[in-house]
Order: sequence, then structure tokens, then C-alpha cells
Amino acid sequence: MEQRREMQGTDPVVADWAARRTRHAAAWTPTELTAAKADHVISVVLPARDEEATIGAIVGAIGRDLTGPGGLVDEILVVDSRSTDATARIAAAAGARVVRQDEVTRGLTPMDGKGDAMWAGLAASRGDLVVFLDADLRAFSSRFVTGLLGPLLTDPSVAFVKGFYHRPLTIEGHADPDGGGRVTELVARPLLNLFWPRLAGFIQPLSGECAGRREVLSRVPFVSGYGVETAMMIDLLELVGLEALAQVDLGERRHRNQSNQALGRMSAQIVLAAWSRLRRQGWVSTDAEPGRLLTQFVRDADGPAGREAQTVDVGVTERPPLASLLLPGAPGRG
Ligand SMILES: O=c1ccn([C@@H]2O[C@H](COP(=O)(O)OP(=O)(O)O)[C@@H](O)[C@H]2O)c(=O)[nH]1
Ligand SMILES: O=C(O)[C@@H](COP(=O)(O)O)O[C@H]1O[C@H](CO)[C@@H](O)[C@H](O)[C@H]1O
Repeated sequence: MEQRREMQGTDPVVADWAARRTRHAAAWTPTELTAAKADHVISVVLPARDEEATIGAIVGAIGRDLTGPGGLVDEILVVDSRSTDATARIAAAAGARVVRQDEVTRGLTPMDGKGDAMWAGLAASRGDLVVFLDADLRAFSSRFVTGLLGPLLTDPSVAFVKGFYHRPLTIEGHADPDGGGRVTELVARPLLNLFWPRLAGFIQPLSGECAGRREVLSRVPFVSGYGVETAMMIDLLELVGLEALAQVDLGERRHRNQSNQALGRMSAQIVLAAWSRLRRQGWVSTDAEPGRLLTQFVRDADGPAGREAQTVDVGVTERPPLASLLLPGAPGRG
């Protein structure tokens, strides 16, 4: 479905890109995509930390709708990211292959967070097309998977696809139909628009729902923690160019909404990811390192000034491109 009208006031290059590279998940049916699959092997990878409440329904829906003889999806891989709950057991019972993040990265520099779990998922999966999904999605539909795969299976010039959606936010019973994506709107979108304006057309640049060709995904670093999406967008723009990127309307996305304090820590990691790319791309010429510590204040009647100061390490690092670690001839070497 083409956009109803061109984006007004933005860079004409971005408006033209958005008009041509914005699609809707309803444009493709599983049957059509299975017919277009040819020799592709398709993996769905879910980084999951303490997602026992939702992982079973997500894996089950994908298994029911998209796997089996002649199915679209060949592999559902859940990366257990140091869960302390029943995520791994429930995921396996629902039909996923489960790997532990720390097993996949054993022997490498220890790293933390979602970005490291995603890198482990890319390393442990076997598809030449890889779909990433968050594992905290509510009311999940396998249309998320078919929508993300649509451009990749029907247009060889597309290397990477981002999902977008309306993001309702419900806090203490108050529902805001588009209140979600707080870090996107307050931190990531301003950063990307001001320093990487060619990415301004992405409606959900932090979307955890995305898909790409292994040959491309294995040629970018994966920043640890929550900096992964920001750095990946910047690195893919540099590696393959805007024309090879696309976005697909997945409708509405509901997920677990974290506290503003948690999103403050997330924002700090996104700022650090952006800083590393600003320096790498020559925007800043300094060897000085930014800080790694974030102090936040929570209400505490017994604390100084009625608050407790909480300081956390929000530092990020990154896994190198997977292809740089693989032996010649191994699958995925770019
Ligand atoms: O150390 C981590 C943190 C998060 N996640 C997963 O990454 C996805 C997105 O994380 P989260 O829901 O915390 O982020 P949000 O969507 O709230 O921004 C979820 O599937 C998490 O289980 C992970 O695998 N390891
Ligand atoms: O988009 C956002 O602002 C944040 C928080 O979303 P909400 O405000 O809780 O809906 O969620 C995204 O950002 C994370 C960091 O990039 C991603 O890992 C998540 O997949 C994505 O949901």
C-alpha cells in the first residue's frame, strides 16, 4: 500500500524513499511468500530475557501459522538472555530451538544486554534471511513475520526491513493510543534526524521487529544493550545505503512498557551508541571518552532531599561484524 501522500517538508530524497520503500504487511500472504521463498532459509530469532508471560504465545503462533512441511519459516530460535524465569522451558515447549546467549558467546569478551543476545542469535541461527522479534509482544500476529519478509522475498534490492506500527501506551490504567515509543520520540528520532537525516523517514527506527539478509547483517557490529537498533540503522545506512532499506506497516504493537527510569538507562545507551558513530564518522575529533555512569533519583522520604540517588553503569560495547570472525567458507561470511 503506497503512502497516501508524500512526506511534507522533509528532504526530497527521504520523501521519495518513503513513498517507494514503505509497504504494508497486508501486501503479502503466507502462501504468496512461500511461493516466492525459492532456496531461502528463514530464521526467526527472539532475544528473550524473562519473557515467560509472552514467549509461548509468540512461538506458538509462528509455529502454527508459518512452519511445517512447505512452510515459510524454517527455524524459530529463542536466545535465552540470562532469564531467571521459565522462558527457556516455555519457548522449547512451544517448539522453539533455545540457545543461551552466554553459551553462544563463550570464549569471547563477556557482554550484556539485548544487542549481545541478538548477535548471539545471528551467530546461532542458520537462515540466510533472519527476522528479529521482541519477545514481550502482546496480541502477537504472525503477520509481523510475513510483513517483514515481504520486501526481502520479493525485491532483491532490499537488504533490511524495519517494522513500524502504532504504539499504545497504558500506564496505571490510562491508555494513550500513540503514547508508546517514548525513547524513540524523545531521544532516538531527534538524534537520527539531526545527524543522519537520511534516516528521517523511518517511522519506528528503534523497532525491535526487523529482518535482513545474513550477508548484510553479518557485516555490521552489534552494539550491546539497548544501543543495538540505533547503531544498526546508522551502520546499515553507511554499508548498503538508504535504497537498500525498507519499512513495513505491521499495524499496532503492544508490549511491556518499562518505567521512565528504565527508559532513562536505555536512552543513555542510545546516546553512547550515537556518540560512537559520530566519532567514527568524523563528526567529532577527540580521543576523550564519554562517561559510563548514570545517576537517577527515586523518591525516598528517608533519603537526602527526600530521594535516593541510584547510579548505574550504562556503558556499551559492541560485538564485531560476525563475518569478521567466521572462517573462510563458513555460512554468512560477507
Ligand atoms: O538483556 C536483555 C534485555 C532485553 N532483551 C530482550 O530484548 C527485547 C526488548 O527488550 P525490552 O522489552 O526490555 O525493551 P523495550 O521494548 O521495553 O524497549 C525483549 O524481547 C527482551 O526480552 C534481552 O534479550 N536481553
Ligand atoms: O521505542 C521506544 O521508545 C522503546 C520504549 O518503548 P515504550 O515507550 O515502552 O513503548 O522501545 C524500543 O526501543 C528499544 C531500544 O532501541 C528496543 O530494543 C525495543 O525493541 C523497542 O521496543
